[in-house]
Amino acid sequence: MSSQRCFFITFEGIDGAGKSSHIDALAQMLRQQGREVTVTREPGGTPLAEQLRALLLNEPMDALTEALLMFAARRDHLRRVIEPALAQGHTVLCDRFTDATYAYQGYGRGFDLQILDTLENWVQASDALQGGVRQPDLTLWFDVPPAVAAQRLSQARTPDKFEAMPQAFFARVAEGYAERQRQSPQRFARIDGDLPRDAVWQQVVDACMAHGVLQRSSA
Ligand SMILES: Nc1ncnc2c1ncn2[C@@H]1O[C@H](COP(=O)(O)OP(=O)(O)O)[C@@H](O)[C@H]1O
Ligand SMILES: Cc1cn([C@H]2C[C@H](O)[C@@H](COP(=O)(O)OP(=O)(O)O)O2)c(=O)[nH]c1=O
Repeated sequence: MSSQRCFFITFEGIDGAGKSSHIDALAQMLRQQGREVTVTREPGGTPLAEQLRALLLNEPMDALTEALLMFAARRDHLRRVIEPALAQGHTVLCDRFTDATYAYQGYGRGFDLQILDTLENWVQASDALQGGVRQPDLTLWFDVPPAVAAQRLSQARTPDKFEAMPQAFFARVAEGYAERQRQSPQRFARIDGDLPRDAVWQQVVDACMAHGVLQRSSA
């Protein structure tokens, strides 16, 4: 087990914000600094949650069903992957977590935010925290204008159910992320994603240093 403090770090942003390529790069840098790292994603990260992901990304459903399945996948993921990895001293890098549910199901689809609060408190109750609610230590929020993200995605891949939503949906999702940042400013690091990739990466490194995740020497 590592003697260093381990961190639970999440990556967030609207589709096409450009977060994906930085997750593996950060994992590599952390490993070079001697950390054990678990890289995972939501929805997904366990066999059951990956099956739920396939449904969530492809099947039409109402917003309550969507929120419940997101949290069901999250519960399995927390119990089987995230909590055990943190207990072993790993730093966990997770591509999306509950901020995405607030942003997409809450702000994007207009689902009741108080019900999301209740689900968050139930699902993220952690034995390791004596029943306290597990939250990320750091959330890297890749903020890009919806028009920029749409332009990137149009050149990148066939859209899934969420990626096919109109720009107005992503404007609401972006507002959801901004609101979550206002509620937890210490946990969030806003990354300006509308810059060349190297400049985005430098902000990721700076934010990780500022939160004590990366050490200054080898970054
Ligand atoms: N800083 C950037 N500038 C321009 N294009 C980018 C940048 N970062 C990522 N991209 C491109 O945008 C698309 C979406 O990036 P991706 O990392 O898959 O986004 P996300 O995981 O946030 O949805 C990809 O084609 C990727 O190559
Ligand atoms: C975790 C989560 C994801 N999502 C959506 C956002 C994304 O459109 C989709 C999958 O996320 P993601 O894996 O980030 O997709 P990609 O790698 O293609 O960018 O699921 C929600 O709507 N709610 C959630 O709680």
